[in-house]
Amino acid sequence: MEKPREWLREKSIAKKVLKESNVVLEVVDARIPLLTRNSVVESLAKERNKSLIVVLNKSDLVPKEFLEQAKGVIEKDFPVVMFSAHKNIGVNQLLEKIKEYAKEKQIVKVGVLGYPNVGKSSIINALKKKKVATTSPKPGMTVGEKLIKLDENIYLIDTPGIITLEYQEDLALKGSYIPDKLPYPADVAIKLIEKIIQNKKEALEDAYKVKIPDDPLQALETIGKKLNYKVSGGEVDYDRTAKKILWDWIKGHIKAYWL
Ligand SMILES: Nc1nc2c(ncn2[C@@H]2O[C@H](COP(=O)(O)OP(=O)(O)OP(=O)(O)O)[C@@H](O)[C@H]2O)c(=O)[nH]1
Repeated sequence: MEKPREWLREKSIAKKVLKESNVVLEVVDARIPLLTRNSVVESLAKERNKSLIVVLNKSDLVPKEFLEQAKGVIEKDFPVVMFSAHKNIGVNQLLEKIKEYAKEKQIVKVGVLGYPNVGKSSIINALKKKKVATTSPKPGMTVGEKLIKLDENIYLIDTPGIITLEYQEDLALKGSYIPDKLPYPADVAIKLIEKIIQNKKEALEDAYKVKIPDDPLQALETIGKKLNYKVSGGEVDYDRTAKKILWDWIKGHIKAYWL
């Protein structure tokens, strides 16, 4: 499947941001913390001896025990801060961690990296306590790079999402690809449904108020029927149903999570 051409520059952006920054915030989605870690960013940071802090954002969407579990796993490699840009959780803790590094330097530049839509701009706004970066549920909305002054000697670098030349389907599962641009949204929705059924089937049942069968394709059909998304002739409109599910996942309306 074709890779998104506009994102092919991503590795060079990651390298540039890493080169310019003293501290790197790797932002991950707390619902799928391991899936949204990026091995390229992590290994580049290690190679270049940059301090990296993993920010578990959207922590408001998962239970505390799950967060602790995810933190425990990631902390084996990097320090972790639990964060919610929406609920202002973790702001002071993250600022303190950044300031620890700032003590040793005159000017500290903080690179903010992560897949599209994990909440990089929202985190910048939460740290700055002001809307300085544009946020949107549409993945890929941050274009170009911006330098944002946090205080006298700390600057944040806002970047477009960083991805690793992944297939659209894999990105879409992470909520990092616009569902409407997918050539086969039903394929991706089925994969997502499969993951959710394995980990937290009730999340689908709660979101669509319907009993979900164990088979992912049947589950897609069940949801389409419940939504009354039909094509002429009365069959379920699978593509429309799939896009709706993928958008609901992006927007946090389906309360599932897994390691
Ligand atoms: N529930 C919840 N949603 C969040 C949180 N932080 C961000 N979001 C939502 O996630 C979506 C993406 O946030 P952005 O800050 O635009 O993400 P980004 O990583 O800068 O996105 P790109 O510009 O695509 O790289 C938006 O709809 C935000 O409202 C959070 O802590 N909790």
